[in-house]
Amino acid sequence: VVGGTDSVPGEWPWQVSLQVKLSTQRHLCGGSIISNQWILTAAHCIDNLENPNIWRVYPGILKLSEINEDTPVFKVQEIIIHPQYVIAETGYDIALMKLDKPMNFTDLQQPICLPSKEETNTMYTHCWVIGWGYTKEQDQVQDILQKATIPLVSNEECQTRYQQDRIDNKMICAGYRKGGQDACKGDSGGPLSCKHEEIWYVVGITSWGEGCARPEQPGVYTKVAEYADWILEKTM
Ligand SMILES: COC(=O)Nc1ccc2c(c1)CCCCCCC[C@H](NC(=O)/C=C/c1cc(Cl)ccc1-n1cnnn1)c1nc-2c(Cl)[nH]1
Repeated sequence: VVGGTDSVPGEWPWQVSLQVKLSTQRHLCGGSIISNQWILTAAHCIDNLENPNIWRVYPGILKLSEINEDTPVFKVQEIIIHPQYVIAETGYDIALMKLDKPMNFTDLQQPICLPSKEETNTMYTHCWVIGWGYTKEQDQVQDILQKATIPLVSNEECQTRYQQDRIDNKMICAGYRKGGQDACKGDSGGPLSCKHEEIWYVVGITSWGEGCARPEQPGVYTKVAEYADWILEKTM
């Protein structure tokens, strides 16, 4: 996250670090807890990593340095990628991971609500991007989970900022005209979390953008409300 600040324990209990264990293990993407056995993330995180057995899911952590052999970790039983996904820029950038066993909810790990498809026109005014990603375009993964509040941008304005791409109604954009705060490398798959009438919703999934926090280049997120039926069909 560019232009963010450190989160505090329990502030984003639905945020997970999705890690891959090959010869070494490392953070790859963010994800959101949406039930005791399902994680919501971006399909592009799974590119060429479709084998569920290489993934490790870490809930309830604030610092990546907290992770060691004794840290509670979940394995992945199943990965479901949206069938129409090709690349992030053309949308359908959404995937589900089924944990190998149900998770116990605590103050530090619990689910975020899914927006219902009727809420596709709710104007969210209190949205946050969260992640352990870079704080500038050439950087490294951060130890402490970062947070930044970002205003939503209309799809019309977002389309004018991305003339080479089609910003469709299953995408949602967020950013400041002057830039300065945004998601960045390592944040993708994580939630754009918005508080509405005292309840938090995963309104977006961090997907793509032209650089990080550049003026007039908002972040593009998968609009989760548009996939409510798909998520329920796959997870119920
Ligand atoms: C020590 O461990 C590490 O360093 N891990 C580790 C650290 C970092 C990465 C990996 C591993 C690779 C993940 C591959 C799949 C994911 C590949 C794409 C992914 N994109 C993003 O996270 C955000 C994109 C993004 C999203 C919005 Cl909304 C706005 C602007 C954005 N950016 C535009 N330019 N940069 N960001 C990414 N993630 C990383 C890179 Cl490198 N790029």
